[in-house]
Amino acid sequence: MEIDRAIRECSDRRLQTKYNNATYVIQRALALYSIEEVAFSFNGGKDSTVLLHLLRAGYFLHKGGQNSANGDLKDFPIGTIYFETPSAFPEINSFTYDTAATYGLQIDTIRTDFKSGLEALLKEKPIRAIFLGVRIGDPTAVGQEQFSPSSPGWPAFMRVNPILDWSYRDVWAFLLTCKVNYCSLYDQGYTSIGSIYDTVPNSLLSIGDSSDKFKPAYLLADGRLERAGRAKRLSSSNYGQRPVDSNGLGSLDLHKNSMLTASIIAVGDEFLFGTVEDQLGPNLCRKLHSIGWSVMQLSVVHNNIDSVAEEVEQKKSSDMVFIYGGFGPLHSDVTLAGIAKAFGVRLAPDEEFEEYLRHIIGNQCTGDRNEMAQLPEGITELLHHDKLSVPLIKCQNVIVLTATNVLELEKEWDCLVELTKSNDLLTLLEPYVSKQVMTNLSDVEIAQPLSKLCLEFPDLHIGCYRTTRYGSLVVSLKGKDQERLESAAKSLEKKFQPGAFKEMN
Ligand SMILES: Cc1cc2nc3c(=O)[nH]c(=O)nc-3n(C[C@H](O)[C@H](O)[C@H](O)COP(=O)(O)O)c2cc1C
Ligand SMILES: Nc1ncnc2c1ncn2[C@@H]1O[C@H](COP(=O)(O)OP(=O)(O)OP(=O)(O)O)[C@@H](O)[C@H]1O
Ligand SMILES: [Mg+2]
Repeated sequence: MEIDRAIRECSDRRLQTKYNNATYVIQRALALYSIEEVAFSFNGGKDSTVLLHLLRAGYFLHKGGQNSANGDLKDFPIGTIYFETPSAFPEINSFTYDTAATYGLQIDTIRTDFKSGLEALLKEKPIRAIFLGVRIGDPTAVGQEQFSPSSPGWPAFMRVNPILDWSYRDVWAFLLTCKVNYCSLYDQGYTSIGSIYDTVPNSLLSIGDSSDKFKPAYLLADGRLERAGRAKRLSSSNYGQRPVDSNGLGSLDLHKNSMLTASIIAVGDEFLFGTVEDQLGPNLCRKLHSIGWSVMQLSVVHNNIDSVAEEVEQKKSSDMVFIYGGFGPLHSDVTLAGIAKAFGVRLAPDEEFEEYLRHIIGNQCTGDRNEMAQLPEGITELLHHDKLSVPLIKCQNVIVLTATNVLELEKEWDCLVELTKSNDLLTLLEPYVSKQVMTNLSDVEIAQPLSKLCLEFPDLHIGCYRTTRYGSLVVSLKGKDQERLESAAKSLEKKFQPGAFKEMN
């Protein structure tokens, strides 16, 4: 069987391991379900092309490695489903049907949406398990395992994901080593293919200045940028499902005056014992205000997985959560494990992150369990910046800052803001401005007029604080419009004798 032979004869140990694991998953599925009970979801994309050949090899191995025609090209008995839409690329359509003809796939073409299509199909056929080319890193992979029951609300079947743990590089190593055909769009710079409306060639592969010439997909050096040619969706909790251009800048003006919230979590027994004073939290609050974000909460938790998990769980409804402390190889460094627990995923070795660690601390990071290079699986994105020796880690809407002091924080923050210019990481809003006035009026004298002021200026945050119990009182006005602050300050002054308030810097 040509695929099995090509892999066994190649010198790529990693690819051999991935192949063995994937064909093992396929053989397990074929042992659990009869051939009529399984189906293959094929759409002509690179991942499903890899899966097609793995299924051919897995079926061959399942049959004892010697089925009659020795892996005959057309010996493929697994029913195949293709959801065809008018918005598919013509190249994808023709590749899908050409491949079906070459390998004898029995294709059921479905022209409705996934869910209702599967409902109808499962009523008609005894299908119990469906093979998918989903990979960790795909937005739909979050929380999935190699065998994952379909989600609640979907018809009942087992999703079987044999290449869940394959990287972008693994996919191309397999297709090139096996010398199999793949859709021609991948040779024109497309690296992940959705519909004609949301997919363009990956600009990281463009040749020179020309905007219409691209290198082939297998030359993309950084697999994490596989989806750079796909239009992004803003998170539905914030803005609905409106697509924006892939640099995300289109969204900036739109959200100038919207409200975005952040929560900050400091992890460290040292803060709670009072041994060390947290300086990063207040600093981060100021930075977030400077880009117009509102900070909802700044909390401190112990170096304990459950404490971190509980806090992240509670705070993850903020638009963004920033967490620092508890990051590294020590027994107390549990922050990433806590985040993984909060999102219900595992910690798994991350090849790319390991590479960075190796550069700065040599091979020590790659002990038996690769502990330092383990990141929450399927929800993690590494944020690179030339000025950072190790990328920042983002797990869904939780950003892990590795800074241990204010200087390091400044550097990480500047990088984050710069990165925002090339992706829609942190939407930059109209910054908060503030005005503070000081008075010797007593709390009792000022209480009622201040309450009235709050009603007059509901768009401003009006707060008061003292630095001594019997000294001056500071009234702090915060908002996004300097003129409104000035009017509020004037209105307050008018309520008292002239000279009752002194402006502070
Ligand atoms: C065979 C098959 C099974 C699927 N099963 C599920 C499922 O159980 N739960 C789910 O949320 N989505 C399921 N999906 C939908 C995918 O997760 C995802 O929404 C789909 O691949 C479309 O991605 P897109 O929205 O980027 O086009 C399934 C899709 C296919 C083709
Ligand atoms: N229209 C479809 N018809 C059938 N299966 C589909 C369809 N869309 C997605 N799938 C299934 O979901 C898997 C993941 O889709 P995804 O788009 O991430 O991968 P791909 O299309 O194979 O490769 P690429 O990432 O390059 O687009 C596919 O491998 C396939 O199993
Ligand atoms: Mg695709």
